[in-house]
Amino acid sequence: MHAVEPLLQPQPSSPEQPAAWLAAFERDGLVVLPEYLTADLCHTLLQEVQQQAELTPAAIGRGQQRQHASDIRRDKTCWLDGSTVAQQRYMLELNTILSQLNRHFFLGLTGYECHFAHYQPGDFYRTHLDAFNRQASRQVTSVCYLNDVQDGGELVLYDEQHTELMQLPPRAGSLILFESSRFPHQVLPTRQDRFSIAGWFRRDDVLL
Ligand SMILES: O=C(O)CCC(=O)C(=O)O
Ligand SMILES: [Fe+2]
Repeated sequence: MHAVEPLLQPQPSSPEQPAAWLAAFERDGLVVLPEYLTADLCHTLLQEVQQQAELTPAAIGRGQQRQHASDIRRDKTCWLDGSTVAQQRYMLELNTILSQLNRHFFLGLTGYECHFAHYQPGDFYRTHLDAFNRQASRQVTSVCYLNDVQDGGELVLYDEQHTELMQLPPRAGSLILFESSRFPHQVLPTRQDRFSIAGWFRRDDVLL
């Protein structure tokens, strides 16, 4: 299976021109936005994750089922806390996307959470779903790549019948969005350091 071409041409991340990606997302439930981040912002976020001392082995499952499972995933992660200008800018951009998703699809999204992820050579994340049904709090997944990976580390997406849809080699600044409960996916073993920000648009019941 060879890598597919990006689905859309580069787009400015301004909220004034949302139409093309929203139409693609509506049709396919996923969309790839190459060069979504400016080179500047991408570079600063990359430096921040490279300097992070707090990256810890990622866990799987929630609550009592939560466990480290190095046979399933090997990345190290750290939640963005908005403590730098670059992180604030990133979260602002993604919150603009949240508003657009709500306005166009009435998703009722209530928040966005995201973490830096570092896959070192040999690291991978086996096939999984980010949410187990449409009622789960994680509704839409975002992955934004902070560096080019030339050797391994592709994101592979499957449809609901587990037919492979695409292999996406990480490219600095590109963003992918997909419905969290719909697309099984995996990260193939990387042979280079691979840095990204993975995030989830959530719909949580809010007590009014
Ligand atoms: O980094 C990627 O391409 C995907 C990561 C992922 O699937 C996850 O963190 O749930
Ligand atoms: Fe995932």
